[in-house]
Amino acid sequence: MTVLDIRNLTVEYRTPRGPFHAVRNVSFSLEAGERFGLVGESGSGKSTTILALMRMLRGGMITGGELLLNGRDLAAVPDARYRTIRFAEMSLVPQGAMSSLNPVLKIGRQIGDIFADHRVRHTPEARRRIIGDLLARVGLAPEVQDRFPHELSGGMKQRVCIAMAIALKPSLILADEPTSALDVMVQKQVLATLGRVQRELGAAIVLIGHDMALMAHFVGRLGVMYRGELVETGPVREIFTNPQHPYTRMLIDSLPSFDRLASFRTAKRSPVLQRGRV
Ligand SMILES: Nc1ncnc2c1ncn2[C@@H]1O[C@H](COP(=O)(O)OP(=O)(O)OP(=O)(O)O)[C@@H](O)[C@H]1O
Repeated sequence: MTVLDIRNLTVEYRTPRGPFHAVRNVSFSLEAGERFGLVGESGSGKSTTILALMRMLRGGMITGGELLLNGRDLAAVPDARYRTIRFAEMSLVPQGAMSSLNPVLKIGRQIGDIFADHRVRHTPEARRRIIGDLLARVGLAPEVQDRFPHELSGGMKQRVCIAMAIALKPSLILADEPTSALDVMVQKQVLATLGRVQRELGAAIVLIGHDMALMAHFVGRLGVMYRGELVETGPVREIFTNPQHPYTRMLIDSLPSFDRLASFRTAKRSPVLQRGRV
């Protein structure tokens, strides 16, 4: 079943020098449970693409194309109803947990607000248990709900964001460089957690990143963005063995040879990974 179908998405930002096309004619689709990676240099339009989907563009607007989520045309959804789609049907794991968590509210309250916003009713005891279970699923102690964000490490905060993203069991998770602010070991652990919960949920995921090696281990299919356009898409193995666009070749060539080999081997050996379900 097709979860997401983006057709010819075009996004413009208003700038003092006139409209700027940050995304032009981008098309790709995702099946249920699939993992798709969007790579590209800084400013190539990766974040703009998923912010457009979430209807969270600041200073920008969609000027062309269609966005279909589970077969529904998102353009037809009024702003007021869009709130019910976020978290319930698609959710965003943001780049910096720091800026997305409210510093003055305890973690439990912030997760609880998602249920409250979507009118999911629980007794206080049930809600505490459900939030505790959710935290446990992302590798955190249930008691983390009684803490404030500043009492948690960067990795823990990012895990909280993952817990929030899966709270209402969406069919699509959008993750914008969810681990870029973390050190390498924590990065791998948090990404592994994201992968596990995504698989358990059967949700499709769009992972944004610029680390080709990390991406190759996580996703089944890659899309390469360059100056607002999606210049190449395909299974990881194909992209690595037969890159078509000069920018893709450059991305692969810039990997240390060990990473290149390891990425290629993983993609080659694992038929499961090629289907994006690891
Ligand atoms: N609010 C805005 N107003 C004007 N231009 C913007 C705005 N937000 C982004 N842009 C421009 O749109 C282009 C695409 O930005 P975007 O953040 O989508 O890129 P990205 O590929 O996600 O980059 P990064 O990897 O650095 O996050 C860039 O040239 C950026 O400067």
